[in-house]
Parts: sequence; structure tokens; C-alpha cells
Amino acid sequence: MSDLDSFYQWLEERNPGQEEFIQAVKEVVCDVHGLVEDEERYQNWNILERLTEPDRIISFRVTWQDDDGRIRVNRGWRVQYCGVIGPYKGGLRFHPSVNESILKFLGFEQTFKNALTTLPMGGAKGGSDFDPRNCSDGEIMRFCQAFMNELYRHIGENTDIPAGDINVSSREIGYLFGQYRRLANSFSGTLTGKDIEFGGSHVRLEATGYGLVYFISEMLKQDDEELKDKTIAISGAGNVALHAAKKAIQMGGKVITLSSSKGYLYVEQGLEEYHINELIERQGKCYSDSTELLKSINGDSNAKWHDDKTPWEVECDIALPCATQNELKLDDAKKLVKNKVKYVAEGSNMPCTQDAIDCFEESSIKHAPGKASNAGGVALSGFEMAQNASFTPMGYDDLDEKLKAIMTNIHTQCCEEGQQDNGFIHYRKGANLAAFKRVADAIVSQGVG
Ligand SMILES: NC(=O)C1=CN([C@@H]2O[C@H](COP(=O)(O)OP(=O)(O)OC[C@H]3O[C@@H](n4cnc5c(N)ncnc54)[C@H](O)[C@@H]3O)[C@@H](O)[C@H]2O)C=CC1
Ligand SMILES: O=C(O)CCC(=O)C(=O)O
Repeated sequence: MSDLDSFYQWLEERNPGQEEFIQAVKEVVCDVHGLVEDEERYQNWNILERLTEPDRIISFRVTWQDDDGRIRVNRGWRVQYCGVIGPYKGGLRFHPSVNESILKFLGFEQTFKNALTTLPMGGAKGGSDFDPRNCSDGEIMRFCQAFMNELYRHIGENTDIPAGDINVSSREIGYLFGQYRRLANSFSGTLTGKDIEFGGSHVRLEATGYGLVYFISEMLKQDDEELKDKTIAISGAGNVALHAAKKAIQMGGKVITLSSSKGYLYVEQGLEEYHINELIERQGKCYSDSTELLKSINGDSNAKWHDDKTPWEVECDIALPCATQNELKLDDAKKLVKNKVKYVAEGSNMPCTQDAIDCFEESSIKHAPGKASNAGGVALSGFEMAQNASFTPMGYDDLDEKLKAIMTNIHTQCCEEGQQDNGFIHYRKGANLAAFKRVADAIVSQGVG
């Protein structure tokens, strides 16, 4: 049995049933184990085992009252994954599927993603199995307040700075921030993604989707290509998907799909920017399932709705999965390859299953991992923290330029570390190596603890 096999066996025995976490770890370790074998200090300091155990996991009961007066109980978590390069930083997700495995995988990914931004931010993720669908605004507020009643003692502007993720947007951040401020008796930048009126940043709302499109533009530039007239399939219809669609259309791309968990919308001649603006405006009120929202633009622009299908069956040059983990499976990858897709860049976290990634690799499709291509959101959160700490707001254009610069720099890191002997850029390998070195070196420098 090789060292890698025995590491995987150890990992699986130590994290029974945590499939998503094991998948995320293997996706990194397969690229960095050669480096670990070559660099004695990474072995002596036991970096792989240390990096596959979170610093701490906080798990708590969230008790709240619904509109009928019933007492409801949910489970909340904060996984403070790794704090060696800065205070813990990462989003909160509210979804019935949330469990410890999913939050550990997200915290693990966040650690490497934040390292790629080169900003001083450690990795974390949190959330709850709370299902906001069909909840009133009052119920959402009471849930957020109950969640913060426990979380507030574990976070702080120099300790851990949560933000949004699936089903946590500016409304939820507002309720969470209000409760934090009351309990801590302190107005600080302890959450990001806030409204602009109380310490939020321009461009944070758009940053993940825009950053994804800036990243794919760099991938195209590398091949002397451009986004203009490229056909783009996007999944999801939330914050990341819609802002990616908007920026891609602005740059001359043709966005032909958006999706929900119940099917996808296909628009042969491409969605218009006003469709996306309308969806963005209405999206805040629509949780998890955007089916009705997407169907509502049917009829206008000859859009066709495809029930129970994923967008990966359409012909496109570029695929941007922007919904959730493991949404693009081997069969989808095969269809994309058959339809001559050239680039896949991840907007969501770990959207591609490992066999789908292998399929892209075998077909020399350029595939950018989320930790590189969706890092724009957390990078802007880093700028929000900087603005809060210095009491100095920055302007929209300045921040948009900074976002572009960060995405270009992450692309450069992927190229430097991921260029193969035949000139092919292996983006996943490049991102994993660049991020791993930064985190591992910080662990070594800070000693055992
Ligand atoms: N919001 C942010 O700044 C960042 C988000 N991400 C990741 O991007 C992904 C999307 O997040 P957001 O857009 O913020 O969430 P959101 O809550 O705004 O939107 C999620 C969207 O995904 C759709 N969806 C959920 N499950 C689906 C499925 N099985 N198939 C198709 N569609 C499905 C929903 O209908 C919804 O439109 C998540 O993986 C998140 O972790 C990554 C980096 C930053
Ligand atoms: O802005 C942040 O702190 C977190 C963004 C996030 O959750 C992510 O990058 O997956």
C-alpha cells in the first residue's frame, strides 16, 4: 500500500460517513502529496494530518418561535477550520442539507481559497439545517437572532468574520449583524456582506459572479481568445449565477442557460441583461428553489423550460456551474465533452464530482477549481474588512479594479504552479500547490500547536 493509500485510509477511518469532506481533501492531496514527499519539513511537521483536522467545530442548538407560536429547534455550526494566515473567514449557509461534513469541506476549501487571494484571512464556514423556504420575514429575523445568540461569543473582527452563502444574503446578514451589535455592545466589522448604509462594501454583492467572469477571461486570454460571442451555460439562479451572467453578457458573451434544482431555462439566442437585472431584483425573496422565478421569464425571448434536467446537455463553449456541490456529474461531463465544451470554471464550491473532473482532464478541457475561480467574493469581503478597520470607504470603480487585479493574480498563480511540460495549464493542480505552500509554510513557521 502506498503512503497515499494509507493516508486516504486514515482519513476515511477518522471521518466516517463524511463523504463531501473526504472528497474535498482528496481533491487537494492528489496534487500536493508529491510536494510533501519531496519537502522533508512538510513531513516532519505532519502538515497533511494537521490540515485535515479543523482547528475547532462549534455546534449548538438554535431555538426560535414560528408565526404560529410553535417552538422550533435547529442545529447551528461554525467550523473554524484554519487560522494560520489570518482571522477565520467564510460564509454561513442555511439549508436543510447542511451537516458537519458539508461545513468541513467548505471550511477546508475556504482555507485554500483565502490563501490564494493573498489577503490575511484564515478559513471557516458555518450555518444551519434551517430551511427558510416558506418562512415569513419575521420568522427569518427570529431565526437569525436565535442563531446569533450563541454564535456571537465565538466571533469578532479579529477572531472570526462570517458572511453569506446559500440562502444567506444581505437581509439575513442585516438581522445577524443587528443581533451581534446588541449582544456585543459594539459596532464593528464582524460580519461582511452588510448593506452599504452600515459598513458594507460596494461590489461585494456582485464580486463572486463578476470575479468568476474576470477569471474565465484570463483563461481565454491565455489562449489568445476572448469572451465575446462565446456561448456560456450557467447553472443556478442565485447571487453567483446571476452576477456571472450579467458580467458575461456585458462582456459580449451569450448566456444560454440558468437553472434551479427542478430543471433549466434555455434561451437559444442568449439572455438579455434586462432579464438578469429583473431576476437579481426579485431573487432576494426566493429561497433555494428559483424554478418559478425562472419560468416567469418564459414566453419573453422564446425561452424554453426543461423539467428535471441539468443545463449540461446543451452545446456551449464555456460551462459555469454556480449552484451547489456535486451538481455536475460524470454523465454531465461526458455530454459537455461530446458537445465540445472548451472551458469549465467553478462558481459554486466543489460542483464537479471527482469522476467528472477526471473526464475533463482526459479530454484536455481546461477546468478551474472554485477555490481559484470563485475567490472574488471572499476577496471583496477582505476589502470590506479593511474599509471597516480603517473607517475609510472605497468607491465602486476602485473596488472593481481591485477585484480584477486579485482574479488576475490568482490566474497567474495557477499558471506558474500548474504549467505542465507540454505547456497545458492544469488549473486545479496550480491552485492547490500555490495555496497549499502558503498555508503549510505558515503552519511550519508558527510551530506546533
Ligand atoms: N455568495 C458568495 O459570495 C459565494 C458563494 N459561493 C458558492 O456559490 C454557490 C451558490 O451560492 P449563492 O449564489 O451565494 O447562493 P444563493 O442562495 O444566492 O443561490 C443558490 C442557487 O442555487 C440554486 N440551486 C440550489 N440547489 C440546486 C441544484 N441542486 N441544482 C440547481 N440549482 C440549485 C438555487 O435555486 C439558487 O438559485 C454555493 O456553492 C456557494 O457556496 C462561492 C463563493 C462565494
Ligand atoms: O465572503 C466571505 O467571507 C465568504 C464567501 C464564501 O462563503 C465563499 O467563498 O465560499
